[in-house]
Amino acid sequence: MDINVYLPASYDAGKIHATPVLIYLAGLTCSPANGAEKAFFQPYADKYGFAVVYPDTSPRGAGIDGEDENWDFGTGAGFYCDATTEKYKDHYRMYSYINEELPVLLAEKFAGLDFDTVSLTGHSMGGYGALAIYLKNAGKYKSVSAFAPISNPSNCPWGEKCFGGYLGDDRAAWLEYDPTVLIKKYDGPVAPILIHQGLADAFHYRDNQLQPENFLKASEESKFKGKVSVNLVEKFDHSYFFIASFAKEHAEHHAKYLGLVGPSL
Ligand SMILES: N[C@@H](CCC(=O)N[C@@H](CSC=O)C(=O)NCC(=O)O)C(=O)O
Repeated sequence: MDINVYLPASYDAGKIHATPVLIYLAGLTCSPANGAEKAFFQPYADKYGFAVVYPDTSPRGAGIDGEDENWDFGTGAGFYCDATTEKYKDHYRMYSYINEELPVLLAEKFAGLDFDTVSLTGHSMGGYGALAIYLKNAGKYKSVSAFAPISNPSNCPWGEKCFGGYLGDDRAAWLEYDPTVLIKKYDGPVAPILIHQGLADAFHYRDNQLQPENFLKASEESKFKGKVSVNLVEKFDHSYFFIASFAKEHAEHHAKYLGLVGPSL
């Protein structure tokens, strides 16, 4: 697996555990390059002083029969869960990779990074991943945001395909990763959740893959009541132009909860 890491201008390897981290989880078909090249978090990382980690979206070349046959399952579509099906359980463990394995590996390599001060963001499949990982680990991450997230994956075609393939037919297992279910069970510290959704996004309005309204509704029955903002933005589709257009707001949001700006900013 590959990875991109952006170290801000203020990064100093000698200042042990001084630089907070924003993890950006990309969507279906993506590699670590998509976010690094097209989301444009880097100027804001420099401004506020956080690093940006861009992981891959699945194992690569695991050698599993059929893993390269679809763009929305297998390679490039690890779906940020730990597979339990016989075929995928040894390699497709993206939840543990992001939540446990990767921070340890990166902390060894970059001593200046502070993996106790981490926030999550992501796009589409990665937006779902960011929300799920945040909500499954109460208090571990400082904040979460998402761009056009797959908000209710146990209830949409992409989620049904990936959860079915990685977790099997027992839908109860799928719910353990579904942000719209997880938010109601969450019992930890609450930071406001920031979401942007384009009103010209065909994956939402044509294909019903995203459903941020379900997540918002569920949040009203949770500790996050009044703390989830779903910003519907006219004319934007699902592309990286959309992400780049609102990266500034998301960076500002995370900088605040990563402790990099005072409450007045
Ligand atoms: N190949 C597909 C489209 C795949 C696509 O749009 N992927 C999105 C993420 S979708 C949800 O996770 C993406 O970010 N693509 C990379 C990019 O740089 O735009 C098709 O043919 O429809």
